Amino acid sequence: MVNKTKTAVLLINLGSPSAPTAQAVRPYLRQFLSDRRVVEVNPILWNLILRLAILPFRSPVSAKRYESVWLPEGSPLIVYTERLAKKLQKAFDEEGSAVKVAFAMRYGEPDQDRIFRELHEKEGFDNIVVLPLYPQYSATTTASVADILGASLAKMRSQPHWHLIRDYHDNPEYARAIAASIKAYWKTKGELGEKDRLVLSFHGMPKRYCDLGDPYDRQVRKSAQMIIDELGIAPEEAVIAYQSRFGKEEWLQPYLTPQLERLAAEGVERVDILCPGFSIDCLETLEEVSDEARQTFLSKGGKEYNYIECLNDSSDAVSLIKNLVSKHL
Ligand SMILES: C=CC1=C(C)c2cc3[nH]c(cc4nc(cc5[nH]c(cc1n2)c(C)c5CCC(=O)O)C(CCC(=O)O)=C4C)c(C)c3C=C
Ligand SMILES: [Fe+2]
Ligand SMILES: [Fe+2]
Repeated sequence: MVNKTKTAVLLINLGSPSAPTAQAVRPYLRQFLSDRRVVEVNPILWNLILRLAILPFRSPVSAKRYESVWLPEGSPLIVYTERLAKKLQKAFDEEGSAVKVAFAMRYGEPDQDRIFRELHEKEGFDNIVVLPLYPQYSATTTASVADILGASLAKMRSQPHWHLIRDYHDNPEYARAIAASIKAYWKTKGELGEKDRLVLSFHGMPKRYCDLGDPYDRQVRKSAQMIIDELGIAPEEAVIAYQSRFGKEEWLQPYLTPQLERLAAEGVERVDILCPGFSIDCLETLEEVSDEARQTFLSKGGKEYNYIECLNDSSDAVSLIKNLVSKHL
């Protein structure tokens, strides 16, 4: 069939190493942590620290963490992102829309720059909607995707029409989908009692970046409020936390570990936790939040810890993303 509209949707996620080994993690971390959007310090000094102190030590430690969540098909982040892309493709096909769905990663493979340029230069798509799979905008994630998009366009004489969806933190369908996944969980496990709490855990970042104008923390609070409103629970039944701190600098607070320790100390018995800032389950949700943080809460006296999965390739996720991108097709 001839594709008349030549429109493509490109889903972008963060990316993973090619294997859960120190040899594979090292180049991935080098690419990721050399991104000036991610680590904003003196580049000459940072390059030294990265090569001499971070990469040799963090690569084997990260590899072990990746190994604990790795699937037979590969990294969960990539496997589930691909499944989401395939289901989105099917949804467009079924309604007869001539839209191609592709996916790429900001770091590692499939490489964002290559995929974007192939879509236009090899496959002839002249309208490309790019959706970074981060509900909340951050310069460390979304702007970094935009940087590569700009670099790809800089290599083109004839550029496609393109659109970057900056964020969807306050999209009502997003809040409804997250709330629906929590409610579905409560249907099977029972609602929260007086001594129980819902924890919404978001990826952290240096506080300095937000002080300098990154709207991420504001968007996180707005998303959390919309999810709480959608659930119809009292504000004190839910707590926000920031996970995945890296380095010595102050990051956005409250941090997840002390937050869980505090809840346990205050006599909270059950915690239901999910990560609304992640579209797709990955190392940071499956290992850090579902596994490591569980040990923290239970070892401090908590009785029950329930990790609720990301939207991943659920029908709600497909519908949400289809509606997000359809406005730009
Ligand atoms: C060094 C600073 C980091 C900032 C700032 C940061 C922001 C940030 N990251 C995500 C989403 C993801 N991060 C993931 C892994 C990961 N993140 C950092 C560091 C920073 N992230 C590192 C070093 C790593 C790699 C693993 C490790 O060694 O700890 C992932 C998962 C990747 C996977 O393969 O599963 C995601 C997703 C967001 C949303 C964000 C800012 C808002
Ligand atoms: Fe837009
Ligand atoms: Fe991260």
